[in-house]
Amino acid sequence: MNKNHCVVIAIAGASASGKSLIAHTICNELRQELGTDQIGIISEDAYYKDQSHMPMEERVQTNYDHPKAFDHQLLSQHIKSLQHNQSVEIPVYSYTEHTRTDEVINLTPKKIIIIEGILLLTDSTLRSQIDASIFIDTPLDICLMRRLTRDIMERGRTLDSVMAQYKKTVRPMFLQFIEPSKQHADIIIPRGGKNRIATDILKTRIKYLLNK
Ligand SMILES: Nc1ncnc2c1ncn2[C@@H]1O[C@H](COP(=O)(O)OP(=O)(O)O)[C@@H](O)[C@H]1O
Ligand SMILES: Nc1ccn([C@@H]2O[C@H](COP(=O)(O)O)[C@@H](O)[C@H]2O)c(=O)n1
Repeated sequence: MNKNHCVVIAIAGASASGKSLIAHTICNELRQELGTDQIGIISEDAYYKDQSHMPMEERVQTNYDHPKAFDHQLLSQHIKSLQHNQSVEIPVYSYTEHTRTDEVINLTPKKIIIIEGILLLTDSTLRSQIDASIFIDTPLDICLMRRLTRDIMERGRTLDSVMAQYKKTVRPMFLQFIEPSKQHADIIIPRGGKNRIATDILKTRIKYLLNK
């Protein structure tokens, strides 16, 4: 298999730090400006392990902020396929069911692939496949406020469940795994998804890569 010039950009950082917002802002603005469909986005969350064999009471107990919760091997295989010009079928994850759905999304090869997720930079195999890595460095209290709103509005959670999960796993795993993975980033972006200067710098770099 011949490797083509698919550039893989990783955006990591705490939950609700703004990873998804910055990835989609860059992608949408470049699609509008350049009329190109040569940029694809993959969320690490799509690679949470399937738990359909487990009862719901067990699924809610899973530590979703530990690297073991993810099938990073499948993500790595998919990156490899895209880099070799092959389409992949990305799982569709349900935060309310805490498992994969029966659906998949077909992603065709792109010139630029942006992957966003909390634990991307903790995995040495993934790191070796990534061409540029970005860490969104938003203060944890801001992330918690954003997560509370998002999880209650969009992920079917209660205030109490978000707070309990934050205390039990989200914060400790951030300190144990995510924060130390910042050392592997090429660029650290303060504040998050609405940092306009950082967004423009990344767009400029991606435009350069698209024209290469
Ligand atoms: N700079 C920002 N200012 C205000 N709200 C933001 C900002 N960045 C992200 N958000 C909001 O916070 C929530 C989490 O952002 P998101 O990009 O989904 O985070 P992540 O992908 O890191 O989990 C979303 O509702 C998003 O719209
Ligand atoms: N069933 C699940 C799966 C994941 N989570 C939380 O999602 C966070 C990662 O996604 P972001 O979009 O916020 O980066 C992670 O912190 C998990 O705790 C969940 O609550 N339930």
